[in-house]
Amino acid sequence: MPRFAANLSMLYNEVDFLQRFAAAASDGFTAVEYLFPYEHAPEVLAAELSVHKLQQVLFNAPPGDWAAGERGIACLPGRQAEFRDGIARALDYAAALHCPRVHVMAGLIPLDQSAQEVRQTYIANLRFAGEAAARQGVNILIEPINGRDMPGFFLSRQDQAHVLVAEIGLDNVQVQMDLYHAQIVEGDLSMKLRQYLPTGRVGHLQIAGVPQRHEPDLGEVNFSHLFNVIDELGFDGWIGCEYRPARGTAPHATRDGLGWLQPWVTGNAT
Ligand SMILES: O=C(O)C(=O)[C@@H](O)CO
Ligand SMILES: [Mg+2]
Repeated sequence: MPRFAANLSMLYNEVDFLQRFAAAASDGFTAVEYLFPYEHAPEVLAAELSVHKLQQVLFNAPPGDWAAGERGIACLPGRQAEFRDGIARALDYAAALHCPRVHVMAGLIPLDQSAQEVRQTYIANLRFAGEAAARQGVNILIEPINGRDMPGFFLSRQDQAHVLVAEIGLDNVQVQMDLYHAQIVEGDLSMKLRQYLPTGRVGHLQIAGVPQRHEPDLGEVNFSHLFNVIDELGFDGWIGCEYRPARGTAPHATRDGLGWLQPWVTGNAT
């Protein structure tokens, strides 16, 4: 049976961030992920996890200057020192939160650098991150993101991510396969799952309805079918529920949209 984690950056925006842990637990989630922990002290987050009996399964490394439009710095020549500091900070949080995965965003392609320089920078940075993370038993994830939501992002396709992971050559550097982005960029999701999950190189899945990034039962993708495929393939990782509830921030907006999840937590899925 697939295991679902609540993405607290997108779900439960009807309450403040620190209240989202309780909300997720009371809706039956046993695991959470979110983009960035850095506004809160690790012990504050660890206490929320502990009180609500939640596992932290994923968060992101520092992405550079997010407010200024940066979306990661891994592919940016000249930013290696900042990248390394960010990985150290992320790994400190991972230790405090007992989190086994850190997503490292690639960044937007810098137009004033050669493609070769950008690619080599990315590979060297990911090797650094992977080696540092391996020393504390953490996996580093890389995620292809669609170019409509993030124009110019370095990584957009599953095949590109798998080629890079092979070249980086570390067992603990894996792909975060977000089926929302994958549907927008390339489609053919059942076959892509059948191609990539058996490689053991997919460390985490994420979902959202397409095209509006609402609940997975809204939109063009048949997620019930995909959950059965994921189950059949024996994927034993987590599926992050990374969507914006269609009811927005109305009271109980997230809970009221969780009908799609019920068959998968009660064992009544078909
Ligand atoms: O946007 C996504 O999809 C993510 O998984 C984030 O971590 C990056 O924005
Ligand atoms: Mg994602």
